Amino acid sequence: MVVERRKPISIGEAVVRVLQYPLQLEVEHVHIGTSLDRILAEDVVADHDVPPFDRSPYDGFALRAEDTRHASTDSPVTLEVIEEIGAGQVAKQKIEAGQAIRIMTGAAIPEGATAVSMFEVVKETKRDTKATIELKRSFKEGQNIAKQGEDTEEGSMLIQKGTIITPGVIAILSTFGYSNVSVWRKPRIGIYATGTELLDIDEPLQPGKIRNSNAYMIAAQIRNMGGEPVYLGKLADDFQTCFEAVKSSIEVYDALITTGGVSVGDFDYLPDIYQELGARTLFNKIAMRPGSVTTVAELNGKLLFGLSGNPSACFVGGELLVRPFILKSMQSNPFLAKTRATLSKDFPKPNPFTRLVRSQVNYSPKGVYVTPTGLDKSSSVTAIAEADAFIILPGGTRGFMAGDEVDVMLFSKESSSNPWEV
Ligand SMILES: Nc1nc2c(c(=O)[nH]1)N[C@H]1C(S)=C(S)[C@@H](COP(=O)(O)OP(=O)(O)OC[C@H]3O[C@@H](n4cnc5c(N)ncnc54)[C@H](O)[C@@H]3O)O[C@H]1N2
Ligand code: MOO
Ligand SMILES: [Mg+2]
Repeated sequence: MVVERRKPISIGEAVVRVLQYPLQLEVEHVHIGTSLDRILAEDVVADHDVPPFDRSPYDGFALRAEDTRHASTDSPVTLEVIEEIGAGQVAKQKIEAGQAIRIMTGAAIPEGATAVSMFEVVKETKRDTKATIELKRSFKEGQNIAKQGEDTEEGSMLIQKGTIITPGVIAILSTFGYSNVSVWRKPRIGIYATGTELLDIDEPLQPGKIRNSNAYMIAAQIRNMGGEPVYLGKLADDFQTCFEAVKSSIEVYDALITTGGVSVGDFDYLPDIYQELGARTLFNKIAMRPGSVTTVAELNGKLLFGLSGNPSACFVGGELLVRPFILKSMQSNPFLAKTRATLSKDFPKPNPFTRLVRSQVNYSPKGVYVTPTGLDKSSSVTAIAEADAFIILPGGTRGFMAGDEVDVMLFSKESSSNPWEV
């Protein structure tokens, strides 16, 4: 029997092929209170100035700067306090020469006022029965006035569609009255774990068997990417069972992920299933490790992600291919951000393919360091948990040493710029 020889393509090329099949997602509306982490489906443009009126940044007195022009320690100026306003109130009177209004932080600057003095620099006095203040210093026009529109002006583009809704975005949406927010529908991604060796996670170990960790891991990754994972169960390595499951579920879900069964083993049926379904294989080998056997096929415009069964390889396939596929469909930054860091310990292995080393980034006053976590094998499950980045070691290299500068890809930070060369 001749083992099939697969032609590896670059990671960049694999990403390009996957991105040719974006999901057609509808817009839905959610209450702002449940919008955290959703992806905005409309641009947010300021329809009014912020703040919408000139306001006081301090608790103090609104006054006319010109009235204080000659104020000094030796000759203080006295102003008559004609009214008091708190935030939310609007002064009834206009400030005329020699007058001031007691004003609290956030209150609208009264008509006629051109400056605000803080309580701390004012001496409150009384003249006859009138409340007065004494000022020993002058104020400039506009001093201590938070100007209308100083934060943002009407017409400014504030947030673009595709932005992930963070607490800060929620503050903007609230400011502009979005009680309901337009977000992209979450793509529903079906997930099957294949493998006769798989036990449900609540089952005790048995000889030759292991618990299914991939399904729950990839479901969590999908959730992190803004998708809606639907775990459909585990499948024994049986062609017909897997064929029927893949065929029926790809009709229902926006895309289907399977884990396992994509290599050249006797019970690796996914490649043949794609063929039998009439799906077009976009690639079945990527010049990366782990995850070289990651296979993606397209059927009626929908993608079938055949991720590797090896946990680290499955994780990599999810981050490098499924992530941009989902996020690009929502017009969001699809890639993980790439930066440079200093390798903290030797990594002498050769890298026939681009290697993605599960690693942890440490930010120290001396710089950014990166350390591989756990066993660097495709089969490793423990190396993923501590990792918050991949070190990217280019194919055709070997012998990276502590102190070398390396590329790293951060799990926590999305970017619009494609980190891969095509
Ligand atoms: N002759 C060759 N053998 C292999 C090659 C090759 O090129 N030639 N490639 C190797 C590489 S690289 C990888 S990666 C694996 C990929 O295997 P599959 O994607 O076909 O996955 P399986 O064979 O089904 O399983 C591999 C491994 O992962 C474990 N597994 C599977 N599913 C799960 C799960 N849901 N949770 C946890 N662990 C899982 C499974 O028990 C196997 O140990 O092929 C190499 N072989
Ligand atoms: O596909 Mo395997 O993960 O390259 O090790
Ligand atoms: Mg296999």
